[in-house]
Amino acid sequence: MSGGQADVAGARSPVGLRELVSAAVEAVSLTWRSASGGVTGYVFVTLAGAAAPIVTAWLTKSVIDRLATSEGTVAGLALGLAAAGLSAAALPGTSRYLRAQTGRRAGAVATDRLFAEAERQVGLRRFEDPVFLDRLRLAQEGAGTTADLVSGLCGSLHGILSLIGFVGSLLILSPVMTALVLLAAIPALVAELLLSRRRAAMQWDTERIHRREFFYSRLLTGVQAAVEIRLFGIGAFLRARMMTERREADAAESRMDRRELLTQGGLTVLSAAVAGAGLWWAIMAARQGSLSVGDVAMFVAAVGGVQAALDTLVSSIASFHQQLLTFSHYVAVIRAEPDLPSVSQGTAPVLRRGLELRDVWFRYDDDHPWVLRGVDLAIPHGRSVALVGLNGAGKSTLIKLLCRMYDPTRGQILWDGVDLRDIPPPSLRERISAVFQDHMNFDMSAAENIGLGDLSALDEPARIRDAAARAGVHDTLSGLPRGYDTLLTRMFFSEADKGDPETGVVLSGGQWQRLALARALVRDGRDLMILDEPSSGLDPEAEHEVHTRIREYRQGRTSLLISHRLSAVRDADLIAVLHDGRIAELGPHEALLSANGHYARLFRLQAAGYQEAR
Ligand SMILES: Nc1ncnc2c1ncn2[C@@H]1O[C@H](COP(=O)(O)OP(=O)(O)OP(=O)(O)O)[C@@H](O)[C@H]1O
Repeated sequence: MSGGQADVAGARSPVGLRELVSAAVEAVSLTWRSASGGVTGYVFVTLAGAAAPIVTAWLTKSVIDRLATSEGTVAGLALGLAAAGLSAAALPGTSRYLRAQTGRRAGAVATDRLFAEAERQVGLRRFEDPVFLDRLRLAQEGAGTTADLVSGLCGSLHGILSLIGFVGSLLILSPVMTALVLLAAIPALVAELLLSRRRAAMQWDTERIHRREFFYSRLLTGVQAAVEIRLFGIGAFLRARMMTERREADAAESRMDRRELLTQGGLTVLSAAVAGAGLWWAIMAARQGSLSVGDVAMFVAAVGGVQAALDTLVSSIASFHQQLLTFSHYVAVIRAEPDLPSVSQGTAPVLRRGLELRDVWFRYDDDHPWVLRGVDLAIPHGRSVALVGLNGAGKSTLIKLLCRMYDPTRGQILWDGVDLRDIPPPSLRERISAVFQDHMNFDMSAAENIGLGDLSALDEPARIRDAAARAGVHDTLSGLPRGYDTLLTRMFFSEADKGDPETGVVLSGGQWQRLALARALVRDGRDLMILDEPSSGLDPEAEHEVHTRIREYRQGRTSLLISHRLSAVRDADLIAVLHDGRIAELGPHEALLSANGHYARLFRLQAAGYQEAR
């Protein structure tokens, strides 16, 4: 496992204070950078929102006292009260609007950054690591909560300001009562923090359950598995599995909700008891004449205000804490070390001598068996090399190592004498074109499916048509309802198809394979062409045609072809047989036949199959 793995694998360890502070700083700076105007407005509205009830309480007290003593005018105070009421009514809506705007902007910036950072993982290891995948999902959730974090902070600010205002007011009337109300808030704060920590842990634990549930739901609703699900009658079976996952997650969430309900219920009773006792004391004091009627009104407002402020404060801190825990996954992903140590300077040299694998050993993980056990192989420049071997021999693995999706566990791969580890991966990949065995079928238009092989070709229809023609798929594509612009999916419509949703088409497996070949061919002029089973799904005629073209293409070019169809590899300059993790045989077709080894046996076996059929 590469060195950078540890930070992600340690995801179960509790998030420490340092990580929380660092996540908070990241959230605030990200939100500020993406929507400074919205944040400023939001803070201003928050401050005004905190001041309004305090001003209202003092104005009310003064009005009541003046009415009770018939001293002074109340018109100014009444106007003030009306203004305070008006702003109290207008502020929540404004605040919601600013929050939503800020949220959208910050969320978009955070999501873009998250995906850019995920792309920085140049190899495949992270995407095969379930811990990283769980973290990535939570990070996506975290990316959407940046503004919630800022609003949590503002909520806390609101709570603190209201608290200061009301505590000050309450202190004037009763220091004892003030202390009592404040003390009652301490258990609430501690309980809420513990609850939010527990909720974050529960969220982490249920993440893999949700991922499995999502996997089943996608199977059940996607077209890819639909035929087998129906034919084998496994829909109910898969649905039951999906629902089991769902129920497990629901049960964990319900347990958490019950715990919250009980804790918060207990805390509410405590607050109500303190408020009741305070009110009783205030009424008694007013009876004895030590408090005025206005004082009682002020007292009631202050106790309510302090409790509401404490409530806001406690729940803001708790939700801020919980969001911070989720956001810490975002921070962990964007700061994760790249899965492969890679240099950023330099470029891959133009291939003149060729590639060389020197004593390459590889296994997918420390506890996996060795796939390659000391492969020595030279792919000379300008020569076509074929790689053959039984299923699971490690042919595709070797190709992934050549493209540097992984690094060899031991040994070296040299590109014109330079270790692949000393070449920036994007520069290396710039020089390679490939058709992969498990190629992608993009739910996009035909032209895009080809043009993705070289983005500069997207604006050059002639290049796309030429590649399609060389892959033998031009006639098929030009016969589609919208030609090359036809969407190769029934999943969604293109803008142009809005009025005619019938134009999306589904290609056959062999047609898709030709398209993958066209995608590789549009990437002209690269130093190395990799062809991993480029014709396995083609009919015999098409296979013959494609191989004839590939043979022409490979003439004088550096290429590596993998195929189980040995008739297709016999023309290669060199054929390498991968067996038991090593290159067991190497040479041209005739030489390998004479050597009477694995290759000769496989070739004769396959040839005999065709002979028998005559
Ligand atoms: N991502 C992976 N993680 C763990 N093991 C893997 C992974 N990919 C492949 N393997 C294992 O590595 C071995 C070699 O697989 P590979 O796909 O390279 O074989 P192959 O020669 O291309 O086979 P085929 O002819 O069937 O395509 C197999 O035992 C396979 O189970």
